[in-house]
Amino acid sequence: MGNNNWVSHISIENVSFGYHNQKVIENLNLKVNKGEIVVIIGPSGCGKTSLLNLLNGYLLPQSGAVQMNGLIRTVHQHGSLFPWLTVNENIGIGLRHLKSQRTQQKAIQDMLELINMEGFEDHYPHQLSGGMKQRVELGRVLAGDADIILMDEPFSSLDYQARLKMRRELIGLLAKRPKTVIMVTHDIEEAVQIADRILVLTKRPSMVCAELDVNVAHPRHISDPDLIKIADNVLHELGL
Ligand SMILES: Nc1ncnc2c1ncn2[C@@H]1O[C@H](COP(=O)(O)OP(=O)(O)OP(=O)(O)O)[C@@H](O)[C@H]1O
Repeated sequence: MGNNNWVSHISIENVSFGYHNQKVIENLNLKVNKGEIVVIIGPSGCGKTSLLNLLNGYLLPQSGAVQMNGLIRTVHQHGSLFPWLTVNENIGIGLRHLKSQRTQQKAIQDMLELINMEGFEDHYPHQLSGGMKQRVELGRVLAGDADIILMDEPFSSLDYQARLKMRRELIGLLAKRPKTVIMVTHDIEEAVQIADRILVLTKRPSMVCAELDVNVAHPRHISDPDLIKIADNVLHELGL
């Protein structure tokens, strides 16, 4: 596998995929470096979720190669906390690799502090707001031993203010617990605030039609003229 510091963490080479006779992804190429945050944006139904499923192994490419150098976890749109487990136990699920009970408890406590959920450790998911649930969800994947996190519109079910807050929190958490991230979103504002690089996909069959680097320091304010320029470029690539 080689040294992860210089090997691409994720490599997709000439990948094609379709369901039955419908071609969804055609000759897609993508390389993602360790610690990079890549955001994928594209028209509805172009194959973004299918692409994430090719990366996490739920789907197999019909041709080409997918190589993932590390352990992968996925954060879904509507969350996947276990409703019968408390916040503490849900975060603990990601920490089963830690052998001792004490080390596990310490790691859970550290994460509760990072995600600002101290005092809620014994709450069940139904007792939390949407934003809190997403914070626990993020805490669970970030506390765990995954190297690569795939996110499928993780904040789309939240209201606008909660989404703004979560973007900032995600960047803050990743600064403390660096991971390689691929995130799918429909939200161009979210893309420019979070991404190191934005990939714009075409309509089906999907190919990458543009790659835009976002070289703007965090915290990024949505009114930053450089971000507005990149958002305009994304809109242009999407034909909007
Ligand atoms: N299990 C399946 N069987 C057959 N066709 C499927 C299946 N899953 C998705 N598709 C089709 O494949 C295409 C791509 O779907 P996918 O969910 O990957 O797109 P998407 O870009 O994530 O969509 P959206 O932006 O609306 O979330 C769509 O036309 C969809 O109808």
